Amino acid sequence: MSGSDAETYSYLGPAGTFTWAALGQVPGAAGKPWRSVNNVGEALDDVVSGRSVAAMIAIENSIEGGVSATQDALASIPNLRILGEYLVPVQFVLVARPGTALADVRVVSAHPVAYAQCRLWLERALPGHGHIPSPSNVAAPRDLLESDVADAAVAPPGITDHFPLEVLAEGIGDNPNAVTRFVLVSRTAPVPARTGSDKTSVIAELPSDEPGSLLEMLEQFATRGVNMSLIESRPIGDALGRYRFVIDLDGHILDERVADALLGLKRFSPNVVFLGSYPRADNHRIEVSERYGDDSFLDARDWLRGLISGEPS
Ligand SMILES: O=C(O)C(=O)C[C@]1(C(=O)O)C=C[C@@H](O)C=C1
Repeated sequence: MSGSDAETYSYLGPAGTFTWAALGQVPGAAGKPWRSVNNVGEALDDVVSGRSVAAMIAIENSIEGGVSATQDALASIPNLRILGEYLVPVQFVLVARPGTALADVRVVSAHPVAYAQCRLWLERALPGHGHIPSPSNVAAPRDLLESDVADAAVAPPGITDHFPLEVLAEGIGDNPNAVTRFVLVSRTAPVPARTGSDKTSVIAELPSDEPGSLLEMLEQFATRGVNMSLIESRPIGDALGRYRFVIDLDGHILDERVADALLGLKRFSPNVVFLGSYPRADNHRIEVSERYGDDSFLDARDWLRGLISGEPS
């Protein structure tokens, strides 16, 4: 690995994508080399191989839910860590080569997650149109200038500053408040310090064929007062009906209640992937009742030690 590779950040490009905007929020990435890649797999491959120090990847959209390619890659590639999360509001425009009218559009090129977020508008405005999937929201409009397989493309606002295209319609997203959550991922690294507004991400499998095992997994968190802000299932892929769970917890691995819940999860689950504890993008402070605060866990442990050593209880 050369010195400059160790400073490179990978992102889904070209410049102007929402992923690029998310990377722009990372103070440490300013002034460092950025590498544009074509998909999440390539971005994480850069991290694993050491070609890049970190990669920005989309993980969740407020309309479409979890980005499955990202969740599956994080579950299967070992030794990755999430360093931080970043939120980007996502709005879309429809663009075309100059001279194209909305009535001329038969085929629309779009990133699949972007297409899903504009589906209602597209069905209404362009009934019967075809969809060509594109690697990103900037690749779609850029490729309109290189090939005529699509008549129009879904793109981020401001795209016409970069390419000689015309806007056919603005605000085509079905939900004007849509937000995508991105995570910055590196190779395994020590967890950052607690901020009091933290999130912990894990992926866990259930022991197979045991009744009540999902409930038992959820109890690991419930009995320690740990709130889950996300739980989604994804197929493991080895047989029908086998799923893993992608889970975000309120709190940091250095919070006693979270650490205790993770120990319970580790004892219970045949496969736990710890993805990291990192500051929340919304700065929301996690409040827990006294019963689940650090002191409560430490006092209980002291009490146990005292019992063992024969102190009066
Ligand atoms: O194409 C882009 O602009 C991206 O950054 C990718 C991506 C995604 O992968 O979900 C990001 C945000 C939008 O929700 C749609 C597409």
